[in-house]
Amino acid sequence: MGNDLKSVLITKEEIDAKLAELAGRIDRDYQGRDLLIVGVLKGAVMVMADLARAVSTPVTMDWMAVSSYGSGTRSSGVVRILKDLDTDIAGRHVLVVEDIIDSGLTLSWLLTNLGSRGPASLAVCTLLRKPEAAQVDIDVAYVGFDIPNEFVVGYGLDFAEKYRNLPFVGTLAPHVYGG
Ligand SMILES: O=P(O)(O)OC[C@H]1O[C@H](OP(=O)(O)OP(=O)(O)O)[C@H](O)[C@@H]1O
Ligand code: HPA
Ligand SMILES: [Mg+2]
Repeated sequence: MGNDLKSVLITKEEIDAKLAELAGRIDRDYQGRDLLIVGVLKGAVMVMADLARAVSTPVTMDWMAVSSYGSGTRSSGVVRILKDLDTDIAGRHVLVVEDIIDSGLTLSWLLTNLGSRGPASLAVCTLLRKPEAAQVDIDVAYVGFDIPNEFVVGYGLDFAEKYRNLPFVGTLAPHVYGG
């Protein structure tokens, strides 16, 4: 496993510290409100689990599964709902939690979809964002790290379903791509 990685981009300690900081902001912003956090499967599982435990605000949690990447490293732009929410979000304060905003196509589609369901508010928290890869402009309230335009894995992020369980975010060695 170690040989497959080119470098560690963000350590576990840096992730923990950043999530604590974001959780503090979320606690202040949603004080006295009923907050529903929505994790986007599967990539956001780690961020959801750690962020939910870092906030003091009582939250309820729900999940959506959408996929635009399949097994490749490029977004197809075609988003499919694999699993919808169990919750009716009309009138609810909704915070969508993502592992990464790359092209932005997945989230852009998701925000339009969720926005049409009449939430009281709709905001986004993402651990990672690639500003150079953005194909659409998305207003993101909570961003952990802006990162270079390189394919990353770990902490929920996969390459062909592997590496999601790494406790840090790293970049892949070229031979892993099949080169
Ligand atoms: O900004 P974009 O270019 O749209 O890319 C970001 C999305 O792609 C990844 O999900 P993926 O579709 O690979 O599914 P997964 O979470 O199950 O890995 C990631 O978790 C984001 O949801
Ligand atoms: O850099 C990435 N790594 C893993 N999954 C992804 N989905 C979008 N961008 C990425
Ligand atoms: Mg993926």
